[in-house]
Amino acid sequence: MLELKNVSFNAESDGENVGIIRDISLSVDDNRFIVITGPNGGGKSTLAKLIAGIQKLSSGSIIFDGVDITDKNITERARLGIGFAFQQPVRFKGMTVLDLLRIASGKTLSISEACEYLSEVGLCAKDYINREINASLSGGELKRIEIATVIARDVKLALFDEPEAGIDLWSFNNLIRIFEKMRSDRRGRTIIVISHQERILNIADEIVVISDGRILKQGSKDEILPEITGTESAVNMCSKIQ
Ligand SMILES: Nc1ncnc2c1ncn2[C@@H]1O[C@H](COP(=O)(O)OP(=O)(O)OP(=O)(O)O)[C@@H](O)[C@H]1O
Repeated sequence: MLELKNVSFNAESDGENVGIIRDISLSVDDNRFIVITGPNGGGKSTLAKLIAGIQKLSSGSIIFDGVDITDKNITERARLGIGFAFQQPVRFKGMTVLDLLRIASGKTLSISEACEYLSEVGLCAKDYINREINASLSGGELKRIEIATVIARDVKLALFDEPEAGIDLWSFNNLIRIFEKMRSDRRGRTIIVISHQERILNIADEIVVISDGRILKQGSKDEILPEITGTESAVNMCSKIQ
């Protein structure tokens, strides 16, 4: 279980100390698929970074599986089973997809195991396993490889920040399938996705709407989705219900 207790994050902006995250308390049970949404600049990415340990809290605490992780760094949190999917995988010259999956899994991964992870994200393993991670891979391919590394790490909590950003409709349709599969095959894993996309909101167990650094709404998909969707995108509707 993940528990945020009175979490705040302040930052300097134009010489002023502003509240980016303001006193957020949130409990996420195991085995849940949570989507965090809300208007641009509301604080969603910052919240994900606070959970992953990329940013340090100004006040409050974060408890993960009964352990206070507030003062633990990103590596320590990763060891406890928290995985954060970056917009793009980290690139090192000469590193292949197989190398990256082996590093992510933290164990001696056989080629067939690595291929299984690639298949899970819809990539034909034999075409990709020995490819170097460089600019020759498309945005959609990179995104799927990044998701495969999170699956390979077998994390207890997987955080995805706007996985749909920068990919075409075809890749987006594949991405939805990957998330639907992750949802049906959670094996105790909790998945938190930050997204504006109605199709991703639609597979959530629970939706949390963040606006102006606070939780504006929170509840089951059936409760929240009708309030924030309609003819316009969720993000616009979220702005209207402030
Ligand atoms: N370290 C920082 N210093 C100053 N301002 C920051 C810092 N981090 C975030 N902000 C500001 O806090 C606000 C929230 O940013 P954040 O990226 O968390 O929003 P978001 O909800 O993820 O937005 P989007 O939907 O556009 O991705 C923004 O106005 C951003 O400019």
